[in-house]
Amino acid sequence: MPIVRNVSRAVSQLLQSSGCGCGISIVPVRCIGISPRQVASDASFHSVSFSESDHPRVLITGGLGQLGVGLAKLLRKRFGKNNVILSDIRKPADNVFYSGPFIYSDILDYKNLREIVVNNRITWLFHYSALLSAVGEANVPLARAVNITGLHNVLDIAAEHNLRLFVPSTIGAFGPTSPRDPTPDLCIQRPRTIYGVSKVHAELMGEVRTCFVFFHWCFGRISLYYHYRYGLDFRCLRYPGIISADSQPGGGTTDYAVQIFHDAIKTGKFECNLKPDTRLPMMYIDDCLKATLEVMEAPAEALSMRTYNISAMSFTPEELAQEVQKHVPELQVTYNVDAVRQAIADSWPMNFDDSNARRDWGWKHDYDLPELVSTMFSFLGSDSRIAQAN
Ligand SMILES: NC(=O)C1=CN([C@@H]2O[C@H](COP(=O)(O)OP(=O)(O)OC[C@H]3O[C@@H](n4cnc5c(N)ncnc54)[C@H](O)[C@@H]3O)[C@@H](O)[C@H]2O)C=CC1
Ligand SMILES: CC(=O)[C@H](N)C(=O)O
Repeated sequence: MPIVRNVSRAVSQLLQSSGCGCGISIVPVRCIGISPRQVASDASFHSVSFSESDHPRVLITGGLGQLGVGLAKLLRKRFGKNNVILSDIRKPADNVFYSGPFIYSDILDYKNLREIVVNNRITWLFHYSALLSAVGEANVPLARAVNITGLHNVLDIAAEHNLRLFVPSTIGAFGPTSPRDPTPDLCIQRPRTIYGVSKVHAELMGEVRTCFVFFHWCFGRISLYYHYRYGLDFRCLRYPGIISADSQPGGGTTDYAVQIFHDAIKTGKFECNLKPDTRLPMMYIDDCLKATLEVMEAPAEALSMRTYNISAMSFTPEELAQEVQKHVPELQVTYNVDAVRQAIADSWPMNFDDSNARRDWGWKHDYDLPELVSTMFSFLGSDSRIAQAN
């Protein structure tokens, strides 16, 4: 096993150079172990650039939610329709089913997920399955299973098959004791929802699982070494609340910011379940998906971290309503606060500091609040209504 010997040699060299004299233990990994056995010792670990015939083979889990179909569309444009497989446990609508490969996959079924990855020669995995903040609080055992056990399955399979893995995190990974205005990448994270707890767990597991050798005293340095040299290529963005026109949100605290558009057009009345002055970071879906592709394509050496905040705008329901009223002046907004969602929102960041993403891999958003609102209305086809209003 020359590669294993090389690993051992590299480890002992590192240990000597670090001078920490720390103990070693093996991180248990399900099945056949991870990348060191599968990677040539002279392999290049710089970011891969793909030729026409050498695109990544992509699997998206939980792909029928608010974000997955849009992500598939973007990735198919870039890598070819048949190189991007959407999966979920729900039945796809006709237009989704006929737009490219779709497969049933329950992330709690480890063997089935592994079979899909193997049979389809998957190289990149976008792990979107989750229960969001509000539905998670309503069903904690299910949220724990999907968001934590499901993630473990995905991590094991990704490590075993050398996948590049994207797992989204969220503003919900912070809590009331985090600095909220602005919230930096690295700060105290003590969320008070099962959703937030599971996302902090995902952030940490993704980084920790990148190494197969665990050093008690110099963990950070060694894990980074193994990450680049042999390990799982884990990438994670903390998304703000995402606003989209052609897909419905799946039960989160920020859902009001999508619903207001539909109600403005349909009834001209909107009942908001958060207080008018609740400030939260938000983003238009195109920016979110653009960032996701960009961080996956970023050269590994550009990434000084593996989990980044990304940000675009931040507003309150009152501010959003005012902007919406520029398009639908007759919109009436009332407030009927949902105590669970309000408590969650009050513990989340008000503004997100994404300076590391901007510096490391050139993240830049395109949509601020006015562009977001006019884009939503042009997408939802409210032109006639706006004309009437004017
Ligand atoms: N939409 C947003 O505002 C934000 C989303 N995110 C993250 O982005 C990811 C995607 O979010 P959305 O599309 O909005 O979520 P969503 O709730 O709309 O969709 C999640 C999907 O996961 C699927 N799912 C549930 N259990 C499953 C299982 N056992 N196996 C396979 N699939 C299962 C559901 O059927 C659903 O289609 C999630 O991880 C979420 O935490 C993070 C921050 C903001
Ligand atoms: C911000 C999120 O993660 C999501 N939209 C939610 O509100 O739960």
